[in-house]
Amino acid sequence: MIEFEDVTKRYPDGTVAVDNLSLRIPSNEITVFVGPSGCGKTTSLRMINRTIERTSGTISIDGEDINSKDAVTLRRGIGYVIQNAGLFPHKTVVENVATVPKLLGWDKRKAHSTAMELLERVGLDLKLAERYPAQLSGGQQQRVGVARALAADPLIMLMDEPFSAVDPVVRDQLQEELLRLQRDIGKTIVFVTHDIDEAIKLGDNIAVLRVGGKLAQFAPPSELLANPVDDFVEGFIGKDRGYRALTFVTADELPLADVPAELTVAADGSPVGWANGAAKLELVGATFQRGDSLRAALDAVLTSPVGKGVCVDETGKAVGVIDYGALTEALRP
Ligand SMILES: Nc1ncnc2c1ncn2[C@@H]1O[C@H](COP(=O)(O)OP(=O)(O)OP(=O)(O)O)[C@@H](O)[C@H]1O
Repeated sequence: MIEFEDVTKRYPDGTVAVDNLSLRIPSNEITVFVGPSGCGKTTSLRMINRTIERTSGTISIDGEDINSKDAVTLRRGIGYVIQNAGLFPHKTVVENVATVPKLLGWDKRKAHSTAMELLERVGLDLKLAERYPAQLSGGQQQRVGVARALAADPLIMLMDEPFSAVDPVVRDQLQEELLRLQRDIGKTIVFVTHDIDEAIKLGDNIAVLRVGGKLAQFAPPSELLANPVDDFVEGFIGKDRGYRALTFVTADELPLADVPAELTVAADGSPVGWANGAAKLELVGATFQRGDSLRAALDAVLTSPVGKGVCVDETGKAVGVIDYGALTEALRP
């Protein structure tokens, strides 16, 4: 656990970037700092690896004050990923990733093979390993940045807007990859973003900060969406929070109706289309499964030509349908 106790950062010009912040960041989970520009997210993050020194208060990792060891030793145990990856331009991709292991005194061959394994793990095509960073796309560079941060197998990873500079499609892929990776590695990740959608997607916990580095709310995303503590948090989450909250409820309990005769299915039971009059068949639209979210079920209803969402099992066989009326009834709190 990383614990902030009454932490304040006052810059030399008098700016109070973080004011009396107290917060407990659980181990082996993703905690996201989110908030408007200038609210002190980056300052808070960088105080953890002491690239910014706090003015007062205490930060501890698993009960040990981070000031009890020297800053360089502390930083070697903490991975750090920033926007635009911050790679060394004159080192190849694999050399970038092997940098910290080499600093730690690993032999060259082991550092190299570990770097290659990590590049594979973050989903980089290994043909790119001998290229220089400038010869990679932004998304590929970010993957290398994540691999480099993981190279010394740190318990903690700090990520400062790592995916902000890439286009939305690549960003989405990088987010998915990070979640997949985290399922394997279970690091304590502290992630800074100004994007509430990114926070909701990635965070096990979200710390919403207001300007002055004051904690407005600390909660899992579902709790934040269901019970924002005040107008500031509610405004920051956005007006469509009810719709977003559907992501956190599964379709397990939805009352499905039997598959009706108008739904044409193939020999294997998968839905083909809705019969509409004579011989005309309209395509089904999106389908959902029991384990999916209510958001997926709503999407299936909204994209259906007849207002009925088709639920399928894991083999793709249609097992039931739900119409708009039954769905909205089920959505009522
Ligand atoms: N070196 C510095 N000297 C003086 N003030 C600073 C310094 N660095 C940051 N600040 C100020 O501290 C406040 C918090 O900055 P910080 O970068 O932590 O915010 P942030 O939430 O990460 O912002 P953004 O989302 O825009 O990156 C801001 O008012 C900023 O202008």
